Amino acid sequence: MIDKLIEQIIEKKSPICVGLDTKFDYIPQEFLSHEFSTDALTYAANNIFQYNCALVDAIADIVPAVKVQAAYYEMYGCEGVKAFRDTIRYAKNAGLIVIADVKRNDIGATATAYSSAYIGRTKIGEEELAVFNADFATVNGYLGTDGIAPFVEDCKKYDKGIFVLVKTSNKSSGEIQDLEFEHKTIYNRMADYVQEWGKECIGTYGYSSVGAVIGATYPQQAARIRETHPHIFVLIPGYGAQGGSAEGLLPNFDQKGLGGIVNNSRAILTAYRNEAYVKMPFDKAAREATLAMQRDILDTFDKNGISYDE
Ligand SMILES: O=c1ccn([C@@H]2O[C@H](COP(=O)(O)O)[C@@H](O)[C@H]2O)c(=O)[nH]1
Repeated sequence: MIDKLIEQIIEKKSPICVGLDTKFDYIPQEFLSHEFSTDALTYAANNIFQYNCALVDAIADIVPAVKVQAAYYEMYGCEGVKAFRDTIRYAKNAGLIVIADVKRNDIGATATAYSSAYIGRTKIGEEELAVFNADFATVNGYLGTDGIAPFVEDCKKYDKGIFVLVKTSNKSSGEIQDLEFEHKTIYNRMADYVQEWGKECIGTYGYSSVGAVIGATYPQQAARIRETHPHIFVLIPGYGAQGGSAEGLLPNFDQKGLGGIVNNSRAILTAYRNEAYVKMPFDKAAREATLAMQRDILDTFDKNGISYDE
């Protein structure tokens, strides 16, 4: 799966992933449906799905992937989860690669069930069903190898990928992840595990389908990880609303502009509230904000001798 993602990044010259963290409150009044005959959760979930469809239509030709954050669907109950599933389907049908941001893990048996749900298959009698059928899922590796192995198996079996939390973008991530043990930080040790877990999933560009999550807010840590983990492909959240800059993304990337994909959720979803795009409909504003992000990254690449052109 990593090769498919990389090919789309190269084709679109866009190492960008739009985050569909769609809250009902983000939807502009004028876009809301006038169909009130359903209960409140169904109403919210239906509108969220319609909003996502319009956003996907607006950005599908300029980005390779979307990241669908499960929390913003679970908060609307069963109907929200249905919108999550339908959003994944819609985005895949539009040709996008879909990352299910679910951060799952548990003991091996339960991790197997989670993996079946998001990237594997659920068996019912003779039938094997791809339930959410995302291309990638985010996972939490802090339970150790037995909790990750089922996901890695499904990566190999169904040509899928995972991103394992290594150095998260949030303010308090250092409380545990930066602790040192035997002269190595916890996040660096986790990166060692990610490289080991993914060694049989390395694609033609030298990156593994078993990747890492490293926040854009921690460029120095990203540089340290990259020094000794050349095969790890990185999902990079934290650009935009969390303050990560294009300069700060550089340690993740090689000279060909490969090695990572940068997520941006709120700043794109709610771009229509930004002064720069204020007169635009939300989907046009989201497209313009995505193009501005692409220009920012490509200009920074250019200044640092990084290019998608051979
Ligand atoms: O370390 C992490 C891991 C995941 N995330 C997720 O990415 C997006 C970021 O949203 P923005 O609106 O662009 O800040 C969100 O879904 C987080 O849950 C992260 O931010 N940091």
